[in-house]
Amino acid sequence: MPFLPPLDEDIVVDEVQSLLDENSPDTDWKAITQRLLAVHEQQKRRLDKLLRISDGFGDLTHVENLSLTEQYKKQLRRLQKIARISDLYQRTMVELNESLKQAALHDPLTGLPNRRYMIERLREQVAREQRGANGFTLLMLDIDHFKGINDQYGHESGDHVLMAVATAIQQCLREYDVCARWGGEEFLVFLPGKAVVDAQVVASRVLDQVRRIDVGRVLGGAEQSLPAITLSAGVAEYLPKEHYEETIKRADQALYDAKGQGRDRSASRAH
Ligand SMILES: Nc1nc2c(ncn2[C@@H]2O[C@H](COP(=O)(O)OP(=O)(O)OP(=O)(O)O)[C@@H](O)[C@H]2O)c(=O)[nH]1
Repeated sequence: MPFLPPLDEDIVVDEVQSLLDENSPDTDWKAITQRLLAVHEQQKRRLDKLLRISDGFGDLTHVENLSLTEQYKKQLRRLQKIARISDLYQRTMVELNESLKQAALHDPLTGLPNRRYMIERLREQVAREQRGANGFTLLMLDIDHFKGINDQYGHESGDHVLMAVATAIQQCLREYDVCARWGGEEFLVFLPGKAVVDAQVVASRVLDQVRRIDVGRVLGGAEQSLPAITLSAGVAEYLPKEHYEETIKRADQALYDAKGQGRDRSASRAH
């Protein structure tokens, strides 16, 4: 194809519009029509180029046999198809991104937020505390003698117990409290704006709810006289200006106290 210098499309459109003006002087219809056709060719070549870039697999050679209007319509249809595919692709990427984010911040077994999520939440909260928020309290919860459940009933049964405990804990929390799976059989609960006394009430509600878990059903009804599942809890309140790791450490020490005092109970550490 011979090289054609690009036409200024706006000028050509102005020329065509002037044809429609009743008062326009005699116009060179033929020259303007030729330029109009050239503009059409120019746009078609651009469309061709765009299609080649966006649809490498599309075969455009056969369109040469079609009339100009048919070629144009065909190219437009192909572009519409590409736009739809691109839209679908983008939506898929957004959904994939969402599920990756969900997977990165949640525990696959219980569906609870994971340790990473909780750390991010605590960082944000400590920043809020520095701007005068109302404080928060942490509950460190740990299933008692969980190794025994695994050893006696198998790891899969242990997993079912973990899921049942996660559900029981969540049943006792408000929507703005957060329970994360902190480690193997450990859960960390974040209670915003809670005084220790209130947190202890939440802890005893959680301990009660876990005791009520129907162990026979969770373990597949295989055994009759199963001991109840119990938790121990450590409670610690965030102290102004401290690092959240300090609060976690106190909650952990309080949990250790509760275990030492016989398990199935909560203890707290003020300092
Ligand atoms: N089934 C199952 N077991 C797990 C998982 N993660 C950790 N564990 C088990 O949890 C058990 C934890 O045992 P220990 O740390 O000895 O604690 P414990 O037996 O609960 O004893 P106390 O905490 O002192 O009451 C180990 O047997 C781990 O293998 C898990 O995802 N699934």
